[in-house]
Amino acid sequence: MEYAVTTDRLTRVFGNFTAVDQLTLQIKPGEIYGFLGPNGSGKTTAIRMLCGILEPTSGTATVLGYDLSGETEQIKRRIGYMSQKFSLYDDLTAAENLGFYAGLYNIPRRERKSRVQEMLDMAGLTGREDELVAHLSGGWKQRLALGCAIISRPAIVFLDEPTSGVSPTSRRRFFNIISRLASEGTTVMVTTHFMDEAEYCNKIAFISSGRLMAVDTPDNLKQNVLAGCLVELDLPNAMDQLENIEQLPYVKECSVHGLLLHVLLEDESNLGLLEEYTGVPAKPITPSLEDVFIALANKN
Ligand SMILES: Nc1ncnc2c1ncn2[C@@H]1O[C@H](COP(=O)(O)OP(=O)(O)OP(=O)(O)O)[C@@H](O)[C@H]1O
Repeated sequence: MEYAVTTDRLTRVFGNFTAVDQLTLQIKPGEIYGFLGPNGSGKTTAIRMLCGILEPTSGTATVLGYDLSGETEQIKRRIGYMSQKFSLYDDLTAAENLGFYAGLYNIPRRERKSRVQEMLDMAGLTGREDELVAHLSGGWKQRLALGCAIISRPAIVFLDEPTSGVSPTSRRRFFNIISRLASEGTTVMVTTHFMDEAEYCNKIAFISSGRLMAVDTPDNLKQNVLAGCLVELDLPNAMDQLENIEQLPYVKECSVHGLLLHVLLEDESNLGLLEEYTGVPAKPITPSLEDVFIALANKN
């Protein structure tokens, strides 16, 4: 199979609002494919279509070689899906939740115990298997939800903002597990608002207002998306200056990054003008994914 997922002009309309607009993409087996975009840009809608739980309005798609029109049952049986609200049962223990999903996926009874143990190990939950989910903290619940989503060893797993609301350490740990899964051949499609997580992805697709704005490796996006020269300014009262700098004719974009300002100039020759205007040095920098994200979101 050349691609784990293909879509061709996949579209979903709600009333007269187009949530996903002619989305065309390909995901290779074993890839960690990041899906980035502002709130409401259509990421969840696209994933719900690919999981076979929301019907497209038009366009086509295949998941693991099965067609979204007419083969959704085959697709549902072969994928893992972790939604924004982890579908866990609070009044069951960690092991019972896994056992429940093992049954749901029709894993043969004789294999269930070892599969549950495998997921507990993967999620680092050994020793906590008998705790009620209600008593587990966010990071544990998140890894348990991942265990439930992949207990059937799906060839592809769709993760919709799996790390919202968990600590940085848990997020790091979660992505280490994701990287391991992918290195073993599982395809991972994941939405996130965290740029450090996006760095783990082999490919990033950026969508805005339902439309695909760019797709590439994180490095290529950083090198190619921003046309112009990006500089960093250490300016006192950066916030107060933002609007004035944005108005300058040679400035394409200006945004705050911690205490610093990032300014995208038309080209390098404007550097001196900016320094003269602000009175502080303008240091050319390599764009971060956040810079790319802001530039693409503003394009629409
Ligand atoms: N069932 C629905 N009926 C009407 N509108 C909907 C429905 N589902 C989603 N939408 C709208 O479609 C748009 C895209 O929503 P979606 O949840 O796909 O975005 P998202 O990129 O996942 O956002 P977020 O990052 O906030 O999760 C939003 O404006 C949303 O209100």
